[in-house]
Amino acid sequence: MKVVKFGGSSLASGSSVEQALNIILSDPQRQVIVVSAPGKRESNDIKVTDLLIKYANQVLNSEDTNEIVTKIFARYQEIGYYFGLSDQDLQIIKDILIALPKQKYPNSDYLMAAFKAHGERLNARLIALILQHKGIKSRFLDPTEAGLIVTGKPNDALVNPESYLNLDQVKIAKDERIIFPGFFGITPSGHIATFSRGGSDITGAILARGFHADLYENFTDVNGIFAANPNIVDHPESIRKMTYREMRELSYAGFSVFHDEALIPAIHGQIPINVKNTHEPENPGTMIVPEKNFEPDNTITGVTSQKHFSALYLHKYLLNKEAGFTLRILQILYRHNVPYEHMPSGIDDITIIFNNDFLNDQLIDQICNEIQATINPDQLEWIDDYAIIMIVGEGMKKTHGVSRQILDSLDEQGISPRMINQGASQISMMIGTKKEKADEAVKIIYQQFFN
Ligand SMILES: Nc1ncnc2c1ncn2[C@@H]1O[C@H](COP(=O)(O)OP(=O)(O)O)[C@@H](O)[C@H]1O
Ligand SMILES: N[C@@H](CC(=O)OP(=O)(O)O)C(=O)O
Repeated sequence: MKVVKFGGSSLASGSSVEQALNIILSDPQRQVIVVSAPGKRESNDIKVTDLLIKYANQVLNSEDTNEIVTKIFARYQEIGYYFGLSDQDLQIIKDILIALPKQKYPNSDYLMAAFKAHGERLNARLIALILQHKGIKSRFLDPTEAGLIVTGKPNDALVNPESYLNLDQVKIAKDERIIFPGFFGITPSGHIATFSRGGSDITGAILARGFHADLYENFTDVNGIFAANPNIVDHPESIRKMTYREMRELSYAGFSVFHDEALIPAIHGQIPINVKNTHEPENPGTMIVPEKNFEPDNTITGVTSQKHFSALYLHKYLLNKEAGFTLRILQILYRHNVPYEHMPSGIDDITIIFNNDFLNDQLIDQICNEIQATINPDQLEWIDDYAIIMIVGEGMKKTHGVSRQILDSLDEQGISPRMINQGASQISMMIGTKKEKADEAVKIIYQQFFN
């Protein structure tokens, strides 16, 4: 049995849903179908999830919601009409959408999560209706009924292990298709909580593990995972195969096509993942597989960049002899609930790299003040303009001179790294640059290894 996930880009209009349905029906093993909310039909369009966020904010601000509800419903109506569904068939979707503000939510975070989740919840209902209308045996299965339990924050939840016991009890008839909404689960008290954005990939992986699937197929709008972001490098090569850990490093570091957290259930279940193109299903796409016996095709598998970082640089002589130096810094960060991304250090220097999502100006000042007072460094510098380039490849372990090749090629183009970090993982190398140089660095490294 296969679990198949279709991203919002594959379900944005009637014609793309038709392509998705053809894919499902062409293989009887494709029994469990995870759907995202309708995505963008063209680059200026708005994803249904973002329309729902607007709807939730209007409700929270007691504003008029007629226009946004009509806009959201129109997205489902367009798809329903394409398949000949009537207004009466679609009434249930409208009713649920209109009733959302009337439900009880513990607080505004839960309200936001429930509104967001309805992008996928209504889409799964719609697709089950379409299949039933076509006379195909199919069932809409909700996380509540399946027991997909989550804990953590309402808009950044984590799967609870109990879910796997519950999913094991779900009976699937041999000839039926299950249509399951991605992106959310149910908290122990029965409320909706979503995963982080892009989280339908996580639902697909949870179901693949929970239902012991032979394969998790993840359908998107491109021919698998490219070796670099196609918005930076023109027509990058598709990666034919890669390991779980390569994908985890690359997705965490910017390959938004597949969610980094979705690798974990697949790894635990040792389920291979195939990222494929809904618009070109015959293309083999990318296989993501276990590390055991893996033979890489290239020295590096992918290169990516992220620009939402800042860094704190500290210099102090004899730092290496001072026991508890990093502990005291970490205690300050812990008190302010600020995680750090990386902490490369030298004999007298340390750089702490932060994700800007966890910071604001007040926090930066407080952290710097406390570090200055507690640690008394000789030099303290806050660097706003920080990007990280990540180069990943199982092939890097066995090949000599990869770092030199990378650094030489950057140097030839006048890019001098602010930080180099290699060692924590044998299959990756991290380079800090100025934000304005990040895309150029990705292009240079890509050309060095792929052209
Ligand atoms: N390395 C990469 N490989 C493939 N696609 C990438 C990569 N980096 C960024 N992308 C972008 O990710 C998009 C697909 O991700 P997303 O829009 O989240 O898909 P979906 O809606 O199917 O979940 C692609 O259209 C592509 O522009
Ligand atoms: N619809 C949600 C969850 C998701 O996974 O979407 P997509 O499969 O289109 O990336 C979002 O936009 O974040």
